[in-house]
Amino acid sequence: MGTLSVTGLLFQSQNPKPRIPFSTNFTNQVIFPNPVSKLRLLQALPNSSSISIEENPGKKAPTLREICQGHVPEHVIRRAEEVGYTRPTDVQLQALPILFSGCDCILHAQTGSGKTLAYLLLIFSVINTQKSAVQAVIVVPTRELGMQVTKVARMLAAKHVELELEQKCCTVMALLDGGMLRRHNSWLKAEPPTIVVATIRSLCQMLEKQTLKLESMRVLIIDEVDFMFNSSKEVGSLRKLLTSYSSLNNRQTVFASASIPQHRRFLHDCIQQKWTKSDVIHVHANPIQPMPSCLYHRFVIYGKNRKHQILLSLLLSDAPESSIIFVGEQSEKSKKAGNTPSTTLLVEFLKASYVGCSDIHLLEEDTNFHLRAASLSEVRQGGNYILVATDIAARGVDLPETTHIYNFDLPRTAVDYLHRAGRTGRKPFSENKCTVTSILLSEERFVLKRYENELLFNCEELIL
Ligand SMILES: Nc1ncnc2c1ncn2[C@@H]1O[C@H](COP(=O)(O)OP(=O)(O)OP(=O)(O)O)[C@@H](O)[C@H]1O
Repeated sequence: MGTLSVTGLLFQSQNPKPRIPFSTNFTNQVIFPNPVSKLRLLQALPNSSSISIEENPGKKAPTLREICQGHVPEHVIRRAEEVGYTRPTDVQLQALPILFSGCDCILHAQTGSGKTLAYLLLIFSVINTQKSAVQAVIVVPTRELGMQVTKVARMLAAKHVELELEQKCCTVMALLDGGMLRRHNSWLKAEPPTIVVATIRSLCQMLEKQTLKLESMRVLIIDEVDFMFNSSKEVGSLRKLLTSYSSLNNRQTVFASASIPQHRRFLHDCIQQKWTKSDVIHVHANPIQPMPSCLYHRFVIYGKNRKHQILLSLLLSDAPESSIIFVGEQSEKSKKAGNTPSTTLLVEFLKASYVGCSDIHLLEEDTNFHLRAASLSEVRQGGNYILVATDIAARGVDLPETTHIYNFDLPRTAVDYLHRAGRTGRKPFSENKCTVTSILLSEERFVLKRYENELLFNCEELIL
């Protein structure tokens, strides 16, 4: 198995075709499962003769437009530029030429690094809007993430005033748990959408009813793939989706996540189980730094029965612009006993004692879908919020204004820590520091230490 690193992409001024200089430093990795895949990528990429396998330090990186031109329709590039996507992030820089070459791909890059835009640009490069069929499916673990991805996809697909005449319509359907599946049924019967963003459960319901047909699917994206494979409820349906509905050779399959534990094993499984073609490529951006460098990690030890007070003192001294406070899920036993969830108790406590912010919201699984949507849409309206949430908000949710994360309860695993922490530091080119604070008992210190070792970061003690 060859391991190469992509350090940058170059464009020659008269010829807007990508050159990929590979190098052997270890900041960014592209892992080819076999020499054939590397060869295939080199052959498939335009102007492949100009690909060099040496370092190219200090060369100017191309713009997003330069990378996308010739692949992505002009109106999509313009829409992207209008919302400020002009410079590619690391993962976009590395992955887009590979994705445009037709390879299956595992996108493995830090939280907030722009994986969504990378796979959406691939979709727009592949779909044929003349054709009336579902051509791309994006599978997401939660309704919240689904709504967010749908919004970005619709924003990119929107008609551009100047290019309206030459632009064909591309529709994006959100098929998410808690949605109005009956309405979707009529929509699907009338005219299939081009892109479907779905949770696996809702997707399977539609497939069973045979109202949704995926035979023309050209791109299949599985977002937060490690989470999906870890969810015992969904893994069977996910495996079935990956091995059915469209032939592997007609489909490009992309897996995305900031955490893919045992990624070599996963790469092997992808090929063995025929979820991907055998020359699938693992793009691993920043492997030696699993979390964004703009994060500052600290912890506070609390004495028994003083946890709420400690949180209050932290909020008063930090005066955070916008923050998320993560609380552990209520146990089944506690639910059965009829106890009030600690999330609700915390919201009540903060409303009664913290005057620094009047916009305090709650996001947890057991709240109904409409209240969950309302909470998120209210915090999206601007800064200065506190969101008290369980781990439902830890995966994929993009609230770029968040400056502070508080782990009121320690996350259960290092991967959970990584995703919670990654809800901040989500402005790709910003230098601003964001803070992640864990509140723990002295006997829990070793747990956090384990996460530090696993995720290669340092946590400083804060004495209040
Ligand atoms: N090229 C770009 N220029 C500026 N901002 C960008 C660019 N690409 C993405 N972003 C912004 O970066 C933020 C994070 O992007 P995104 O949600 O895709 O991250 P992600 O890699 O999927 O993270 P996670 O693993 O947490 O889901 C978003 O607010 C998005 O608008």
